[in-house]
Amino acid sequence: MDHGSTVQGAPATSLATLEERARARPEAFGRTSLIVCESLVRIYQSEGIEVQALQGLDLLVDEGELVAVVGASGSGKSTLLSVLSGLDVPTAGHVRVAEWDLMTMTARERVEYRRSTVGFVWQQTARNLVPYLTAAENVALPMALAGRPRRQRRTEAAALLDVLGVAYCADRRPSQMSGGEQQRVAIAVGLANSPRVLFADEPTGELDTATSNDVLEAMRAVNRDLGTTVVVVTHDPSVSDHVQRTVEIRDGRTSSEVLRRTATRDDGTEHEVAEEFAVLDRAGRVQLPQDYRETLDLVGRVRLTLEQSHIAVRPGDRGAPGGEHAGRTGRDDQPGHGRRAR
Ligand SMILES: Nc1ncnc2c1ncn2[C@@H]1O[C@H](COP(=O)(O)OP(=O)(O)OP(=O)(O)O)[C@@H](O)[C@H]1O
Repeated sequence: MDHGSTVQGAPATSLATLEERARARPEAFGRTSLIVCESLVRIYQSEGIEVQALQGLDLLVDEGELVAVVGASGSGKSTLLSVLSGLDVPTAGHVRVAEWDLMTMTARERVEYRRSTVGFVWQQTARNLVPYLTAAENVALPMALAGRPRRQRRTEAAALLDVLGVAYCADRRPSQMSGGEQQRVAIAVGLANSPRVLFADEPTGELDTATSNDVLEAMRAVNRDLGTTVVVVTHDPSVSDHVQRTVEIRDGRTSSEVLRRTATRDDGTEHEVAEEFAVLDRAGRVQLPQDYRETLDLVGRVRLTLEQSHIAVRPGDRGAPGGEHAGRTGRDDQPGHGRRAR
């Protein structure tokens, strides 16, 4: 067989080249990202009922990003965080953080991953801090478990408390600190062994608005000053005011993203611009926001038309034989899924 021959003037592609491309493909998605979730599925069995908590979730986070993951209760946020923190293994898909493949890690590797690569801040302050240790001792504890010398522990714990703006709490126990102070100390604990990523699960869930803002600003400082990648999971959409990128999860999939950037007006002054995008997943699926669907009464089948610069989505034909969902996708009058390419 001549694998190098050309077909109708097309350039020759050898079998070896095709094989090389096929091998390279699985790595192509998120090759340069720090966190890669690809088609993640997590199914729970509960009393004989199957719950699909993650339904083919794709997510990429680059090194140095500060990302919020938001979503309604039950959308799959905690499940995603359990997977990323190495506490849970997905039913299917691919998940990698730095060089760690979280699907195939051994128990020993899991412990090492949790100790060296990731740090955590949980919603419940009691889960973050040991009540009978001072703030400085709490921060030094993970360093001691990693075998670092006492003197280094003391200076680095002090430096971290300083970055988080709670140096004055160094000698206080958790009960002698406010909720916001406790969470800022908890961030310092999460950063004790210089992780690549800090995961925070509803870190402001038990705080009032003003204190929440302080804690979120502290996370921003950590990201900016220490360069740590930060992923905050929360049901609070206002968190997007504090981060460059907010990913929304709906029904176990990433559905939309809000990106914030600084824009310059004609007069040279700067202002923040937030833009919302729908997420196109790797299979080409997009979730239409519920309010759009309701406004146009989009149910079941819809008509797609390819216009010059966009794709139009219209209600399907309700009157066609076959009932309510018997609309066409525009294939009948225009070949190729209603394409109207010009
Ligand atoms: N251990 C479990 N067994 C059975 N079902 C589960 C389990 N954990 C989560 N689920 C289900 O999976 C879905 C996603 O749950 P998850 O906790 O990830 O959502 P969430 O977005 O974090 O919600 P919340 O904001 O309320 O914490 C829900 O329907 C939940 O009931």
